[in-house]
Amino acid sequence: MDTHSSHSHLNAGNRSRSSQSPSPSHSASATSSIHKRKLAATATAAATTAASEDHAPPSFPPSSFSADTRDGALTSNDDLESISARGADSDSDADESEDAVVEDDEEEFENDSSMRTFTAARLENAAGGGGSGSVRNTKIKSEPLTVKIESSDGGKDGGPTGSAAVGAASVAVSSGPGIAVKDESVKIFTENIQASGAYSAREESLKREEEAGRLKFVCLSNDGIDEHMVWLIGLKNIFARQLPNMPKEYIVRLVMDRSHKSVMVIRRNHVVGGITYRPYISQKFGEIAFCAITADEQVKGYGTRLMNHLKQHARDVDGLTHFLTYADNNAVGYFIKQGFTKEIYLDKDRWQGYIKDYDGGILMECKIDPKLPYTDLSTMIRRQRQAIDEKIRELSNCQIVYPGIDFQKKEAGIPKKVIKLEDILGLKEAGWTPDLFGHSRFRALNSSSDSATNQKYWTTFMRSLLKSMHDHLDAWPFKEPVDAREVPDYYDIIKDPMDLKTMSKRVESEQYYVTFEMFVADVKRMFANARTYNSPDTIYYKCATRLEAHFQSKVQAGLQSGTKVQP
Ligand SMILES: CC(=O)SCCNC(=O)CCNC(=O)[C@H](O)C(C)(C)COP(=O)(O)OP(=O)(O)OC[C@H]1O[C@@H](n2cnc3c(N)ncnc32)[C@H](O)[C@@H]1OP(=O)(O)O
Repeated sequence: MDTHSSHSHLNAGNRSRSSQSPSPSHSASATSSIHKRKLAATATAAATTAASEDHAPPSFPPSSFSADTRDGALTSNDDLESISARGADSDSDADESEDAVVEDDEEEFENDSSMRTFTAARLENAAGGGGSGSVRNTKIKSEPLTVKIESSDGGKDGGPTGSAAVGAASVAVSSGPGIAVKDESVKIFTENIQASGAYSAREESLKREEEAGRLKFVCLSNDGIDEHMVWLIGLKNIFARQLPNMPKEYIVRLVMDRSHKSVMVIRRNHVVGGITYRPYISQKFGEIAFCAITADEQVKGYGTRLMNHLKQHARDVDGLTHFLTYADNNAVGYFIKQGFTKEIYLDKDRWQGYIKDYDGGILMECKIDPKLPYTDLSTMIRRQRQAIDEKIRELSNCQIVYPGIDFQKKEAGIPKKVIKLEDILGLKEAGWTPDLFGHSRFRALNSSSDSATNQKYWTTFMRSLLKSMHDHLDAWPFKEPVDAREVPDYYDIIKDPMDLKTMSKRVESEQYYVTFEMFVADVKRMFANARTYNSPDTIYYKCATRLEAHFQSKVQAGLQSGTKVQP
């Protein structure tokens, strides 16, 4: 036993235990030694691959969005005023008139130069889209909300900047999943499959809401239709609230700009949130200008579903392959979860000059997959999960759970009753056979010896090793378990204690040590504990080192002689 006080001035006498008095040859040093606790850290560590199948969806119906305002023109100020006059979505800032919004904004951002730059950049872009031609290779030197275009190389993106303003933006209501799960495919799947992760659960629940008609996703732009304008104003108000660093005038101009489109979540005729983006059709990418969900509906999955609808629409209707956005620092995490990266892989020629650099955010990119059923990812994930589960069940019985084994133990970790391996439910079914037992049992003395002979030999060997250690002069600290009353913090430090008496019980049970290695591991643990708790200058540490050397020599001699061990 490796006794070892946590009290730095506690001597061996204070720790005396009747069964463990130091031998005379050690008592002097034991009594005088100051046991400094050595807080050596000990740690253990424990350590799926899942096959996946190609579940590319079958032919995929185009997005249910039909809006396409790729040739829209910038909304005039008259338009904005008339929109303001109509009022806003009651769910958001219904009381804010547009004029008031603009006034607030001007005051608020008067001295913010970085925002000025950004604002100017965005506005210039919008202005370009409104009919002034290209924005490519333009440089901005601007005052707040005033854009000076120094040069232009002519319209590169004919679509949004073209002169023909397609005023009427169309509207479409998302009609549900892009991929249908066939009934028969569901049937083959087992019932107790793990339902889904949080992502799928949220997506499925929102999809059900859509199917029940309680929720809809629309894509539209400024088309003058009253209901749409009310929704756009509602969205504008959400952006104004959720993007406080963004000038409100700028928000309203982009949301109402006919070259921009907005995908919105509508619940009970109220806007819950949305994404305003500008598709650059000729360049096949879109720039997300704003993205927000109303405050009390965030982190419920709307943002994800919205993005999925956006991707599906942008791919199937606009023909886009990528999205770019300047993400606010605090929204980078959300965009990463939507598949955006900070690395921009899109060829610079396709986007440079179309969107402007600015300091207020991080440019991020998302590649739109040509096949993924974005509005029904949860079904795809569920089907893949089910297919993998089916495959695993074909290959194994791991889904069968048997009743547990009664592992009640007596003292020293010895089982109360002997459990035969054959009696362990599921073991044979998992492929176990009695001959597999050999590798973990005591090594055979020779090829002719039976297992009873082997076991007898090893038990005798372990017994003799224990006796040899027990009789050694340095054994006194290790004969009994450490008494926590004498060494109060011992078990705080040593989580896996060991001593000669416990090992002796384990040997005599003839059940515990099913391999000789287990016995050696206990011995090593006992000495390691002594060296962990005690510092090298202590008697305990030294006893451990000497007794361990003695043990090793005895093991070596015993193994070499093959049959008997001299204590
Ligand atoms: C270009 C721009 O407009 S940048 C500005 C973006 N907008 C904002 O920052 C406005 C304030 N925030 C919001 O309006 C919303 O929180 C949004 C739009 C960012 C996200 O919409 P939500 O409906 O909340 O997202 P949703 O519930 O789908 O969450 C998707 C995941 O993103 C995480 N997430 C949501 N917002 C953030 C965030 N700001 N930062 C890090 N992670 C986020 C969620 O925890 C969730 O993670 P999980 O799937 O591991 O559980």
